[in-house]
Amino acid sequence: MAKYSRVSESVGLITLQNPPVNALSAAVRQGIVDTVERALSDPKVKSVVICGQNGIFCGGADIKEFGTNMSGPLLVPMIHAIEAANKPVVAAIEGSALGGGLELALGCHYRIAHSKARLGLPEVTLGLLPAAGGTQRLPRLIGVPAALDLITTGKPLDARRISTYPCPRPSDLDALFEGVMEKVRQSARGAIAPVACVQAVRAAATQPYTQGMEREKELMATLFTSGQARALQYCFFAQRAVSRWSMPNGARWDTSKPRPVHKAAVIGLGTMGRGITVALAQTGLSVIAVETQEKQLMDAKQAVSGMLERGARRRGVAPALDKISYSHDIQAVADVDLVIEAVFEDMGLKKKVFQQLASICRPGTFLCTNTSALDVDHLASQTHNPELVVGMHFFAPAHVMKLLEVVYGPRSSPQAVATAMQLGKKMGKVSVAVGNCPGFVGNRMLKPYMEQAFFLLEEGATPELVDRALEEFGFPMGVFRMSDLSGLDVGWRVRKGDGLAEPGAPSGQPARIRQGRRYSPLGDLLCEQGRFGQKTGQGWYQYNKPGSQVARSDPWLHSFLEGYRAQHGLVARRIDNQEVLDRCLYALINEGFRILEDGIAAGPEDIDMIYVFGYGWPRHRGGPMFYASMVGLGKVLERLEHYHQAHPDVPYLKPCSLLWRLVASGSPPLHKWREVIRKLHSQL
Ligand SMILES: C[C@H](O)[C@H](C)C(=O)SCCNC(=O)CCNC(=O)[C@H](O)C(C)(C)COP(=O)([O-])OP(=O)([O-])OC[C@H]1O[C@@H](n2cnc3c(N)ncnc32)[C@H](O)[C@@H]1OP(=O)([O-])[O-]
Repeated sequence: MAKYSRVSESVGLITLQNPPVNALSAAVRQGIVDTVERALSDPKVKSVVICGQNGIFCGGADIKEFGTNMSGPLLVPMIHAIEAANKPVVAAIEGSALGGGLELALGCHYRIAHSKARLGLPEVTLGLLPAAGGTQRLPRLIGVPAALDLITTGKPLDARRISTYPCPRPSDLDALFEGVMEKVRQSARGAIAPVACVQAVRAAATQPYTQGMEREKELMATLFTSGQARALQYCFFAQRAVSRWSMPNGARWDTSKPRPVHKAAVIGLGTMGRGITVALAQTGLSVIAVETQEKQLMDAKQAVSGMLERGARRRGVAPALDKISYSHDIQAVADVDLVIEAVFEDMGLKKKVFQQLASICRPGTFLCTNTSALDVDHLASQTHNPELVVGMHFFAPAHVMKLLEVVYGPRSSPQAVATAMQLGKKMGKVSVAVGNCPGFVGNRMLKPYMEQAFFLLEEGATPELVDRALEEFGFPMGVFRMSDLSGLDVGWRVRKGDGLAEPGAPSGQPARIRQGRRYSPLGDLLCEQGRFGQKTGQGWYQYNKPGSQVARSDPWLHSFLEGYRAQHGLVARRIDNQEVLDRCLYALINEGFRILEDGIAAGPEDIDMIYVFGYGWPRHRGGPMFYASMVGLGKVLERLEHYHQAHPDVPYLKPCSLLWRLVASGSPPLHKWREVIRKLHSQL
């Protein structure tokens, strides 16, 4: 796990060997201790070089060891021994030196790195802090401000005994740390690791090294066993696990061969089509962007070029403008490998496009739809080869948001899924393969979540109270601020399509009942008054002018709610944060269990990554299903049952059978749920 060799007679070379990233497992740490002792005791050796096998220095501590009974030498004394060595030790860095890997390099007397090497202390993204001296040595090497910025964000960045260096002290130290701590607390939204990182670096700037190391150790101890660290480490592995997808028919990621895509097309250049065009062009693909309306085509060309140029400036590369050709004629897509349809969310229009594509494109062309909820298989039936049709559901803005739901219908081929998943990865997306049902996974779970928020308004809550509870939980935006941002008319159009929202006074059926279940027309009523949110300057909140993003409480809305409650004989009651969280989150989680039960998602990790990367679920809480496992499935079941009894006319609150079955089987840990689901499916 660490190989020792002698090069040019007097240099002891130590090579870390633990593929794929030379993580500092117990065996590697032992190997380093042994080979360092061997090099220092070898009289012929005048200097020592530490490097990593396979072009990577070291990806840090072995995260897979966390939470287990860790054995082997500790990192801190190991690194101290290197720093105290009486021969110069040099870290030769290629690829990545991250976390404990960089801390190992900081313990060396010199560091030499390949120009493309990435060095960083990403511990904070795992709910931890650099706990092998990183918070004490890095400030001594690059100064407090730069060290703070690096350690609290975990960003990659581009020494004799660094621990003996004095730590450069900015003159306005207290003001600096107060300012950074304020910024960190705001962006962390409840995450504890970034705050601890600031506290550790402050120790480096204000205390001698030994005390600083004690402070680092003390702070790490508070993080290492925290629920947030477990949640963040779960996300680290879950993000990689979703690429190992499977389908109910047994097709899998490792038995399905993707077809290379060299040329793609996007049909429809509205907001989503433009973002998708940018995302495709940035991967180096040739893209044909098609928009039948001449003016929209011109506007799109300008908008796409601007997005490409801004993105290229940020990344310091040339904009891929020449990768895109524009056309108002759909015939232009005749010889592409894959088409993504992104026209207006109307089934009639989409069907027409798919019929055209089926007759224009050459055989074997994959036909994908960016629909956010419509039936992918119904669109597939408009073509001669439904096996070539999948959904590629992007999230706005499509060139920024990392989530991509790849939606397979019952006839989608494994190769179509594999090709879309690989294309998503090439675009830098977290691609998740999901089954075809209304709303797929993300939007399907959003429905009960928003429904509960509306019901809470009817029962006495305000948009501010609901949003504050959800934002204190860690969401970047509560459900009503999010609704104002995306536009109330989006949901209104869907509800009208489902025959739920009726203009004006509902014909016959009571205003608050639809299809035999409780229904809140609040959103419809606001839309009928033209209150679509930010775009109209009024929605659940008010704005200085249309397009402004600063939400302000709206007295009109509060009196409207009072009038609505009076009209429907509803008596407002006090609603606390816990009820908001319980009803919104557990209704969402319950739908997640139904999705697992239906086989629409293969495992809880798929659902969690969809919510972390597509819906702002706070990463330090792991995702809805991980959160349910941390709260305790019995508690979730009890709360759902309680609210189901209180609201029997709300089917979404009825605990689903998979949740009952999991609790009945002793609430197994999340990584064992797939076994229970497999057994459930085998009995169906
Ligand atoms: C004391 C000290 O202060 C503290 C306490 C710490 O040090 S805490 C630890 C701090 N270190 C990190 O946070 C770095 C995390 N890793 C990465 O950022 C990336 O991995 C990479 C290094 C930039 C390579 O990216 P990649 O795209 O080439 O490959 P990959 O797909 O990501 O990873 C390839 C495979 O390696 C696995 N892997 C990667 N890093 C690992 C690690 N540190 N420990 C264990 N496994 C790891 C990963 O799960 C995947 O496994 P599988 O899915 O194939 O089974």
